[in-house]
Amino acid sequence: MSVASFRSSASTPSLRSRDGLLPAHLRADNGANVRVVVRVRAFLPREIKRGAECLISMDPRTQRTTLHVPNDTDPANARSKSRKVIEEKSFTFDNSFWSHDRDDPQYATQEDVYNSLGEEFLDHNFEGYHTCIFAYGQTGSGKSYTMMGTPDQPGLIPRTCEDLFQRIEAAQSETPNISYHVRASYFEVYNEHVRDLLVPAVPNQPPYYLKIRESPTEGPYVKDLTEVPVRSLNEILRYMQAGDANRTVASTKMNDTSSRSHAVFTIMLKQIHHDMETDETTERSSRIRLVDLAGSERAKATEATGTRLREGSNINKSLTTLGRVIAALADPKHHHHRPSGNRGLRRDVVPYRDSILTWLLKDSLGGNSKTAMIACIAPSDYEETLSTLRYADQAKRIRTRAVVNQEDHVSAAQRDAQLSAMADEIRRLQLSVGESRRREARDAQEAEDRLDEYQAQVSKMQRLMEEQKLVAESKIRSLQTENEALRLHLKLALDSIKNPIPEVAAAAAEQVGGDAEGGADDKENVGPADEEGEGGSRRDSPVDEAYFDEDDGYSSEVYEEKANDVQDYMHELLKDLSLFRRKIGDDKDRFLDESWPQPLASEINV
Ligand SMILES: Nc1ncnc2c1ncn2[C@@H]1O[C@H](COP(=O)(O)OP(=O)(O)OP(=O)(O)O)[C@@H](O)[C@H]1O
Repeated sequence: MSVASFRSSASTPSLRSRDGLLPAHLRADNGANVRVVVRVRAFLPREIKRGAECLISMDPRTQRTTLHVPNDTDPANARSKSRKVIEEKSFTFDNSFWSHDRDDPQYATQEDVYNSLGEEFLDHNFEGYHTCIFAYGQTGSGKSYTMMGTPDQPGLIPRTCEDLFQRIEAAQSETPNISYHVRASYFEVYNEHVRDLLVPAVPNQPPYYLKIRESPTEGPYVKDLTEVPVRSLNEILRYMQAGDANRTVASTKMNDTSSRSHAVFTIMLKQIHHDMETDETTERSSRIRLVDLAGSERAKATEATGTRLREGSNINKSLTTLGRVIAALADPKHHHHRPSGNRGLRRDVVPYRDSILTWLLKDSLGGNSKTAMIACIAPSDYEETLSTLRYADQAKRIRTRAVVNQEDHVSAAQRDAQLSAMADEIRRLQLSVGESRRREARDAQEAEDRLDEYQAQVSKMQRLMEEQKLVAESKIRSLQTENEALRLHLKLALDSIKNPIPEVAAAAAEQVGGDAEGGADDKENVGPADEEGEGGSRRDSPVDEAYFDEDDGYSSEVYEEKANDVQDYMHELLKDLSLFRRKIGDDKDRFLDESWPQPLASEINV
């Protein structure tokens, strides 16, 4: 299983890059607008059959997209003709991808879309920013094709995965000091229910829905959502495909259509840089959210622009609410700075909590995230395309404030303290869960909350321990590399003591070679060493330099002195080696320490 190969010109910013050195409060961007791009697809066979006309044109120079007035021949646009005003409309977006006509030199391939959007967003992830890319558009406009693609034409999600692991591999071969921890989850929101796509549906059983919780530090999250650690591209592609298959099977079984469900694929990337000298770590975490939204045609154009709201159970609530959230966030009033003392007085007017999708994407839409919207449009549907373009035009005005999620200079002792504090907290919660149980269902909600908190802490600790393991692995890798280098150094030094190269013989050999190659007339190639003439000394190698005596070749006195130097140097190397050995020993002890809190396996099933 592999993704069609593509060339990425991006580099992996190091954890010590410019951003990482700035104090935390300076690591926020000053707010950036949601990046909005539009993509038009090719005709489908049924459109060709009915003689549909293409109503879209795009100017690659200005990135302007124009929606033209349909003629009378296409019955699909008859309804739009009955509108009072029907006119040509133009919008400018950050990118306009022309994927309508393959023979056109402007045709935007899957690779083009990745290169101009996905790659940059992955750069941001390595810098420590959360990102979100979501595809919006009516059913059949190309959302799934853009996000997931086909085996021959992989879309943004598999390309992001491939680039991610390519970059990780490249970075790891460059330095052993950074360890990477990748986790993935995949869920869908259907009719205001969340389903875990990484858990196979059980035949003849009703689907299992997950709950949403909000943590003061992490924001809204899906409780009990499967988050799998992934170590390779193949592994993540397998999860992605399994999730997709799960989605399809489940929907046919429920006689559902995919266009009414929103699929959210999330990758969590953690980079831990370990400084060998100080034994401190710097950690960057970022979240990559890739969202394939439900078909938008059920939310009416008027709702999308926020002018007339129509709510009802028959409408996809999450999509309708998304329209209202976008309208609220795009409203200039939302950007007015509130006086700091006044926070409590005005209620937040953005209705995130009115639907599951907007609640879960709260951060991506209006908070700590760099966000992009891909508006997918069909080539010959005036009404729906106008609605999508207006929606997209509104999204352009949304500003988010992304910050680099980084923890600096965490010492080994701090990491240990963090773990043992967490273990204490888990024990405390365990007791209080037991206590609530004894008090029976007197306060069931309280007991449930405690249990949630307890479980969340346990999984956090589990993650921390996994990360600790990765840091230890990276330390061992660094030490091995260093050890290898020292060994080589030592070997070279010993060899040069045992077998000093006689300088005269070497010089004579070179002289013969030089005459044969260049000849005496070749004056242009005469270098400073050659200018010293026959028998002139060359000081290319420090080893030669160390034992060569100007007057009478090798002097035993100088030899002895240099041998002592080399011996001292070797002692230093050996000292370093034993220091490294001690460091590994310490780490090993810490991990094998019997007294280390191990509540996970035994205590998780309270
Ligand atoms: N850029 C494109 N080039 C070629 N074919 C495309 C392109 N975009 C979409 N298609 C084709 O159009 C059809 C509909 O696309 P797709 O399934 O991606 O739509 P969708 O918006 O995800 O629909 P739904 O809302 O039902 O999930 C598919 O057959 C797909 O292969």
